[in-house]
Amino acid sequence: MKPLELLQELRRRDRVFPFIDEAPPPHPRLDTRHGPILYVEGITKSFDGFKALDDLTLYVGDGELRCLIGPNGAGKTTLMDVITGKTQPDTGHAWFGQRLNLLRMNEHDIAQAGIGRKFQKPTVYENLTVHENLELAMHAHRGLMTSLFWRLDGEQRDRVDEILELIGLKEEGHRAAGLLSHGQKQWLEVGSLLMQNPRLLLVDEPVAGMTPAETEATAELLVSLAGKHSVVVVEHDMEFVRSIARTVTVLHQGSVLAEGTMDQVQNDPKVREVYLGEEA
Ligand SMILES: Nc1ncnc2c1ncn2[C@@H]1O[C@H](COP(=O)(O)OP(=O)(O)OP(=O)(O)O)[C@@H](O)[C@H]1O
Repeated sequence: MKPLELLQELRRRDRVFPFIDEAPPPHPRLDTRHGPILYVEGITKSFDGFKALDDLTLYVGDGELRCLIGPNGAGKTTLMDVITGKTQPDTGHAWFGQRLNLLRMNEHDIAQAGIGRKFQKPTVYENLTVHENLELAMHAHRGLMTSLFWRLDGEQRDRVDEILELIGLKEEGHRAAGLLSHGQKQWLEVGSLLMQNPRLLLVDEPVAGMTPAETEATAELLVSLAGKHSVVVVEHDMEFVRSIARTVTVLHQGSVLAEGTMDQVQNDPKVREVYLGEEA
């Protein structure tokens, strides 16, 4: 690195964690001693010259429930794609804890390391029961047929029951997943992710298409996951975000526009201008 570049690099004020430039140790394990579970620094991703992410820096604390909002095209999905290894950025760093360099891992390894992603559209096995869906998720790495004939031990049965209770589907365990309501399918999918015990859950628009009662139950579920898991929720429904959010990050044109409590970001003139077209 040339002396000028080195000086510029050292002067970056958004660079808080110096270990980010270090090579990973030979046997990386998730390490959150410094607090954050997710470090995203200076990420840029262009598509045909258009910057979907533009020098984006974001940290998520271990056990935190973070909401990510922003107008259409702000870069939310692209950010999730980078974190989960679906998209390789042009520049920047992305670390899971302080030892796992996400940009050197593929999608499968990232999932194995403990990052689970829930897409907007629920993808459950409609012809299997709720219980079987969760069993399958527990043995996902074994393949469909092996998983279906795999006998659960007592501890694993307890785990399925625990998740059924958590996602509010205890009474539905023996129903075909295809018969569940839209909201219940979403919870089942969250439950399937939880069977793999992820440390970080990325959840895309969880309440789209839900009834008010389902939305409320989803808020309770996500809030109850925080602490044990870290959760990043991408959502357009502001009322829902307000009901669950501790810290909200607002993305705009591929960068962080504002971060703080819901009140802080809603009263931020920059945010108001972007959302409401108001003069700052
Ligand atoms: N594969 C791609 N090729 C070209 N452009 C892309 C690609 N993926 C994303 N973009 C563009 O990057 C920008 C950011 O898109 P992204 O989907 O990340 O935004 P978003 O915040 O998730 O939006 P929404 O809330 O509508 O889902 C958009 O202008 C989009 O058109």
